[in-house]
Amino acid sequence: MKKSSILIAGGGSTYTHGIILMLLDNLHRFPVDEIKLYDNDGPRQEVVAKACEIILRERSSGIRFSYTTDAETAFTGVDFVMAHIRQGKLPMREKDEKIPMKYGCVGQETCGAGGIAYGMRSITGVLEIVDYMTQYSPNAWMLNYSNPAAIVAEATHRLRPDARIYHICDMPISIEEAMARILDYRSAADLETRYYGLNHFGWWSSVRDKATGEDLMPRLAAHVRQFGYADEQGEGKEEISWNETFVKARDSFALDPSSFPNTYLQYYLYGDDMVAHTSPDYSRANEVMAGRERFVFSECQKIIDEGTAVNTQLTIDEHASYIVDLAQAIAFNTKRRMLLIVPNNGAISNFDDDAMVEVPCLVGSFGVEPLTIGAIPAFQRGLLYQQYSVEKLVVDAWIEKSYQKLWQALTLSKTIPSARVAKQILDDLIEANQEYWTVE
Ligand SMILES: NC(=O)c1ccc[n+]([C@@H]2O[C@H](COP(=O)([O-])OP(=O)(O)OC[C@H]3O[C@@H](n4cnc5c(N)ncnc54)[C@H](O)[C@@H]3O)[C@@H](O)[C@H]2O)c1
Ligand SMILES: O=P(O)(O)OC[C@H]1O[C@H](O[C@H]2[C@H](O)[C@@H](O)[C@@H](O)O[C@@H]2CO)[C@H](O)[C@@H](O)[C@@H]1O
Ligand SMILES: [Mn+2]
Repeated sequence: MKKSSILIAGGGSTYTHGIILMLLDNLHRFPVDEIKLYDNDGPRQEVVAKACEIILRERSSGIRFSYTTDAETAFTGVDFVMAHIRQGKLPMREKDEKIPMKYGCVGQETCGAGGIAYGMRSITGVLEIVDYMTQYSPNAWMLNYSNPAAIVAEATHRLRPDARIYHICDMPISIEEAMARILDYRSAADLETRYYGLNHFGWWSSVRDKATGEDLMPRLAAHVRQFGYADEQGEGKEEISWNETFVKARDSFALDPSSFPNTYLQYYLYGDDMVAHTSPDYSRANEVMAGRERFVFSECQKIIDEGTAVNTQLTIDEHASYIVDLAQAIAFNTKRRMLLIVPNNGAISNFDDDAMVEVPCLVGSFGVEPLTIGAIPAFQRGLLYQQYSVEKLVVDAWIEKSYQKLWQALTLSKTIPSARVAKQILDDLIEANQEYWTVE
């Protein structure tokens, strides 16, 4: 089998080690002969890279490893770019989350005003690495995880229509694993589902037993109605905020018991509850800084200090297997059925062809084939049009550096009550993001 050369863009990410461990765990189905890391923050990346170098030395046979901040060195001679950059890193995420909260609005990484500000930063960063890949490895594929995936996907579709890039998200995978647990299946691999929407803004319209075709929606509905995606003890996710999110899914489900909601819909359907239950002084970004980021970097430093990863607590990341599935499908034409964010082109028959929608696709070496979803209900269609219009206006605002368009995008968001509040938030976000984007 052909061996692939992998570049991880955003090498200093808290997920880099998880992807590398997942690649090592899957060499039988996706052989790799080189892994490179690239980041625009050398010192940050170096901590992760030096630890990963030791892991690879101890656990792999012959995989070449290097890391760099030089784009040409990084992007030359690669087959896949696995991209998970965070433009502005967690300190900017903290501002994305806290500024809207000052005005009583949802403050979140990828949703509402925070997601819009993050999207304005990310478009610049992702276009930059897409252009590097096209310049130095024109036949490579970019598997993009960088958020906010909906806005990034809309921007690359419009501004780099020929780019070899797929956008993916692990939230549906995570929820489908919860569905499998609820239904007493071994894993989500035993389910066959149909899902549609925008990234972080979608619904399941079908959940079946993959082997028998049995409709599992009635059984699932009986549980979700009471417990959401948590178990009957209200448990399911390690971290409290994630567990609350999984429980809250029952309230989004109540709006339409014929479809199962993505957990992110809580921010749009119950923004008031989200604001009431979020501290304006300690947001999710603070939890991640104190949690995942501190853990990963201390574990990396320990590996470096000890000169070995034998005792490390670092493990494979849940979402990394998805990345390997996708890379394998492209490399070996497996026609794997996966959720991707792709141009609608009629998959959802009563929605814009040009929208970047998250739907099941058959993935092979010669492109992807989205499955047809057909017409969606009026409730979901209305919500999707509003959100899709927000995301298009953000890309318009980035292209035109337009204050007006960004104000319209914020005003149109379901998470913001009025144009006056939208303007207050916008002016604060402009101040906070001067280093990354400007509008006139
Ligand atoms: N698609 C999904 O479902 C999914 C799941 C998890 C995380 N993510 C996304 O993955 C990304 C990484 O998450 P994290 O928490 O590990 O972030 P992180 O802040 O820990 O790491 C991000 C890295 O990207 C680097 N970076 C930022 N801008 C860059 C640029 N222009 N060029 C090169 N490197 C750049 C930073 O220096 C940093 O080292 C985020 O965008 C996050 O939202 C997406
Ligand atoms: O608040 P964070 O940084 O922990 O998570 C934000 C990301 O949340 C989703 O990814 C989750 C995944 O769904 C969850 O089950 C677990 O694997 O953690 C992942 C990352 O923390 C979402 O899909 C991403 O887009 C968010 O960035
Ligand atoms: Mn996601």
